[in-house]
Amino acid sequence: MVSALAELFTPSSRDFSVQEAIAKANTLIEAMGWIRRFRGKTTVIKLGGSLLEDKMALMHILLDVVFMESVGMKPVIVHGGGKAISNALAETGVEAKFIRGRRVTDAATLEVVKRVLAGELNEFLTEEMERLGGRAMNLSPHTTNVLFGEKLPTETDEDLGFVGHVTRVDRSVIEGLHYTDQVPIIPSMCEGEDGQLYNVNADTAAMAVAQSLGAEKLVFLSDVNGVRRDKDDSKSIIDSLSAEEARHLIDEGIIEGGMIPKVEACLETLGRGVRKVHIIDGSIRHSLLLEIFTTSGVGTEIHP
Ligand SMILES: Nc1ncnc2c1ncn2[C@@H]1O[C@H](COP(=O)(O)OP(=O)(O)O)[C@@H](O)[C@H]1O
Ligand SMILES: CC(=O)N[C@@H](CCC(=O)OP(=O)(O)O)C(=O)O
Repeated sequence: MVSALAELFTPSSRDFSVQEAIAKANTLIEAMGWIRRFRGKTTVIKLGGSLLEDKMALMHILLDVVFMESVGMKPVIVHGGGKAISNALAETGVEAKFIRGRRVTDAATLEVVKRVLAGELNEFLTEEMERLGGRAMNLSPHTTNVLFGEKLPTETDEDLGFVGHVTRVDRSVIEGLHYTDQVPIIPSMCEGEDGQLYNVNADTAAMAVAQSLGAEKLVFLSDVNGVRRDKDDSKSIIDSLSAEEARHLIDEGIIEGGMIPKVEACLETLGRGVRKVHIIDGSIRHSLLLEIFTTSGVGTEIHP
């Protein structure tokens, strides 16, 4: 009698698997509103070079992108590769030098940037996405270039060499790929009118692409959980940052190094057609989907 009662109140393993399936179905239903909201809209995803070193994290990010594309969103990947470039330079005995987060790029450095960023990394990302079941196309100066620009004018006397900024994006190629359900993968280099190639900070390249496409969202995936009051303390993350406060934090030196071009890119993007800009930690599993498909989101949102 006791064991018969216990059986009544103890769910069998079959009940559990049904409960699990119901929970999964609920998750899908919850996501429906977000999927509807972003279907047909462009999200530009900037992949930071620090993440490209973490193969597991990278695989999950690319899977998230494959998912986004599968549900009718239009993702565009713009990638950096700062660490890989610095490693390749170190192998040739050249020391990396940065001014306000931008690499000083002489002719020899430019050759390494072309090989590593526009070649190896760009091809690797495209192949990896295809391996995960997505359709991707690499748009680099070695294949089809879509970023055009000029040498970056600097405020000081210091010459950054072959460092450029993007002044025009060939939207038609990117939109054509979306039409055929392919994800464009773009390295951060641009071509000048005379055919000269320039090394572009990947944050500013992503910004230019997002502006040109009138993207709904621009997401910077980095190796930190967002902008922090103390860069070494993950608990000091700022969830929501106004443009004014961001400028103040740069002036105070609280935002420094590689975070400067990222935040500057956010500030320039806002108010120019891009509705939302976020900096999130790409090493957290599915952080991209969490950002897009949850109300609270993750990381730091920068607002006007
Ligand atoms: N206030 C800050 N909050 C968070 N990170 C900061 C801050 N100031 C500087 N950083 C640095 O910025 C780095 C992210 O920039 P970067 O190395 O260029 O990344 P990515 O390769 O993702 O573009 C972090 O790893 C961190 O060391
Ligand atoms: C001009 C300039 O600084 N270009 C960058 C391009 C790559 C980049 O920005 O990579 P991350 O996203 O990993 O920082 C560089 O040479 O490192």
